[in-house]
Amino acid sequence: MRPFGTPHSDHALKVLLLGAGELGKEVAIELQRYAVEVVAVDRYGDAPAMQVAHRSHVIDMLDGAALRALIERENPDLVVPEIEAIHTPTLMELEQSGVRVIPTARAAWLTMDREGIRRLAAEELGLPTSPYRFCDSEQDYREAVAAIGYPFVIKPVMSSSGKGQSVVRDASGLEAAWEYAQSGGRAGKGRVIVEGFVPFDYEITLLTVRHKDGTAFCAPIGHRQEDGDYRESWQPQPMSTAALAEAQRQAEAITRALGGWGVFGVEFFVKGDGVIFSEVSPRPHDTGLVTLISQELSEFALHVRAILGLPIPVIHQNGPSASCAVLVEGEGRAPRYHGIADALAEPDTQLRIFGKPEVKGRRRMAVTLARDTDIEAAKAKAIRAANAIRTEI
Ligand SMILES: Nc1ncnc2c1ncn2[C@@H]1O[C@H](COP(=O)(O)OP(=O)(O)OP(=O)(O)O)[C@@H](O)[C@H]1O
Ligand SMILES: NCC(=O)N[C@@H]1O[C@H](COP(=O)([O-])[O-])[C@@H](O)[C@H]1O
Ligand SMILES: [Mg+2]
Repeated sequence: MRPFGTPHSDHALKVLLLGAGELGKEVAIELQRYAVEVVAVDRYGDAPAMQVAHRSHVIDMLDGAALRALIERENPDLVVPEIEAIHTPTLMELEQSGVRVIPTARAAWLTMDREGIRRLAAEELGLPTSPYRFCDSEQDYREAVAAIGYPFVIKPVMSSSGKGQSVVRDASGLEAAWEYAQSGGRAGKGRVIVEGFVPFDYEITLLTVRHKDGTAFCAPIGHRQEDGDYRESWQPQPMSTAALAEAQRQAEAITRALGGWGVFGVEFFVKGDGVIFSEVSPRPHDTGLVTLISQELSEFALHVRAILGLPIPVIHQNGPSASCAVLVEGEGRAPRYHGIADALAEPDTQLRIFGKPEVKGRRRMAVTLARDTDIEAAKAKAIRAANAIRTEI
């Protein structure tokens, strides 16, 4: 990496963030600490990271021509994807002409939809996964269900935070799940994955950092999901030595195959000592928001260190901690938040309000963070803090 510079000068180190949500906001803040010039991009204005960036742009990131024009105009040192719904073939072309994409354009492309990453993990690397099939039509879907059986999970290939995802337990749910997968994804109608339901004891995100001196792991993060979206996460998740070693082995294999530098959120289902790979984000993970309180260097600080080619000699964990998502339901712009003082009344409690300008349906708008003597106490405290917040839209 060339010398660090001064924002708004001709030698500024410049990062273009593709996606400007709550995760990008924390990445932008960490970049600001090194006086990196931050340009935030998303599909709508006033997105969280735009509010702390030096500059922002609103474009359709699935439009290859628009994406290319913007990257060529801004000419950043690094392009940092923050969501998966990006026209990644354009990133691959630009990488050929010298643009640096985090962690790599190929990693962004393979993880932009569920098929690339699932085939790499299961078919090339031989990692254990749920049984799965990809389907383009309702006919394919019926055949997949006949092969995989109940219960199963259906997801649009391009979606996240559970959008368009359903668990189907019997034939009565078949039709509605197909319809929801067609309407709920981030890129409209199309291909879906049908996965056999994995009956796990618990699930984890293993934050894995590829940096200039090697690969480091954060303590495992446990989480609870509802409707495919995370509600609470905690760190450290207690695990057997064998299960942790196996998760680290698989995380090392999949992140090595993706390559590049940065934080990866590697998701696993765990049953006994058995570890099943679920998916990976080549960037900080929502369940990793807990590291804002549970680690001296959060996943966002670690991501920035790694992508800037800086050393990560140690990752300090601060003890049992938890996060709780604050979801808002309804329709309206510019919500107001009440009860913030109550939410922060207990010791070792923190809050991040993302500043999203609008709610339509259900949206994660904030997160509470708590530390305590054990995981259960930390979780209960984070939930109490979240429950103290009342939103008006
Ligand atoms: N095959 C499965 N068996 C059991 N549970 C599953 C399966 N697939 C998904 N889930 C449940 O749904 C959650 C969300 O699934 P997944 O991570 O694939 O969705 P996502 O939309 O990509 O989420 P995100 O982008 O927030 O990580 C999982 O964390 C898990 O709790
Ligand atoms: N599971 C992925 C995830 O949590 N991504 C985070 O949510 C934002 C989108 O939020 P929105 O849907 O409210 O705009 C993304 O920009 C990212 O920060
Ligand atoms: Mg997931």
